[in-house]
Amino acid sequence: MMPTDVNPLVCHSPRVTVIGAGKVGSTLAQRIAEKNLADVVLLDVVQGMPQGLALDLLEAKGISLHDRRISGTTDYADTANSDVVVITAGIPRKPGMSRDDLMKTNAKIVVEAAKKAIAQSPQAILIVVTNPLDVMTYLAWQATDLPRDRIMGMAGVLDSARFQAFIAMELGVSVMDVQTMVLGSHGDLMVPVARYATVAGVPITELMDAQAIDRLVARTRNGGAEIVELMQTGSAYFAPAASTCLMVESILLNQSRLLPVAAYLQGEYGLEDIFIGVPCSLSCGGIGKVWELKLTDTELAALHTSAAAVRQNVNRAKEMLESN
Ligand SMILES: NC(=O)C1=CN([C@@H]2O[C@H](COP(=O)(O)OP(=O)(O)OC[C@H]3O[C@@H](n4cnc5c(N)ncnc54)[C@H](O)[C@@H]3O)[C@@H](O)[C@H]2O)C=CC1
Ligand SMILES: O=C([O-])CC(=O)C(=O)O
Repeated sequence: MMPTDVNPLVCHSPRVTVIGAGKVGSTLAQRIAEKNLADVVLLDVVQGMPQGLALDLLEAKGISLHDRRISGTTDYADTANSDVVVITAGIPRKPGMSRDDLMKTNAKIVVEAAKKAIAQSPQAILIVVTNPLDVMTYLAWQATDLPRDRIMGMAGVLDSARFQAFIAMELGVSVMDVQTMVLGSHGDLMVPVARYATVAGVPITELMDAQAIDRLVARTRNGGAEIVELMQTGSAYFAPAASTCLMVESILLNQSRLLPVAAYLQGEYGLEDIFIGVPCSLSCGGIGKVWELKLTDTELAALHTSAAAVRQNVNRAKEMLESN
């Protein structure tokens, strides 16, 4: 018998839709369910694939010990009333390609996915993962007209995690004691801010020489490509899925984690009408606040150079979409 006096607050089970059930999407779905954060709907264009993955994840529930509902679909109607939508749909790069080479194919996919998903879940918070990240997030925002607190891109968390891992390996310390902040675009022009990287509160500038820092910064900038070259068949997905999950968690648990995300800027850092990686606090409403860190002239110039490249690519992407 159905209860007649259901308390919607108690009975609301958060729901996350992941669009694109490929490497990043399916790994993210697994993390969200196994961390017991939300029910998950996996959507893909390939009939049977998201349904099969959802069934596979569901059959592991008794072992991973959670009771989250997991479903797979090709129909956006099944994603209705999601609290968070994550777009991972699109092609990954192959060796020798830059993320920008994915723009033409992925622009159409992301625009369509964003429109259809938000039509079903107008109150959702949208996180874009598809590359080239900063450009795709801008296009998704244009396609949906979401307020800026409810749309963002995932990249800075991943780039910061890589920088964090490389610093820990270099110094032979626990990664848990390392804090990093990578700003700017998700590409060769990203801005790992060495001054704000610390080990147990000690700036890394006190712990290693400038040459070592430059080497780790360069490896961070090349982090995605390093994995693409090694794998030969696609790009990274464990760390990207973990990074996206951290953002989803901060939103669903209203944690206000201070994380670098691609956010829409309206004058912060002297930048306007652009999505680019900056520190933001993420809570149940999405982006609670864009934090303006004090940057040196060199760091700010690097952020502006990064933004100029994103802006150029946004204009190219808009032209591509218009000419189709
Ligand atoms: N922002 C970041 O830091 C990162 C971004 N990425 C990007 O994420 C994207 C996905 O990467 P992977 O999962 O490794 O690729 P993948 O090829 O494993 O999965 C992509 C999935 O998207 C699906 N898809 C294609 N068109 C679709 C549509 N119109 N609607 C729904 N689904 C559609 C495909 O069928 C496929 O299952 C790539 O663009 C990649 O570059 C990957 C890692 C990190
Ligand atoms: O490198 C790629 O194409 C995928 C990605 O964005 C990353 O791993 O950082």
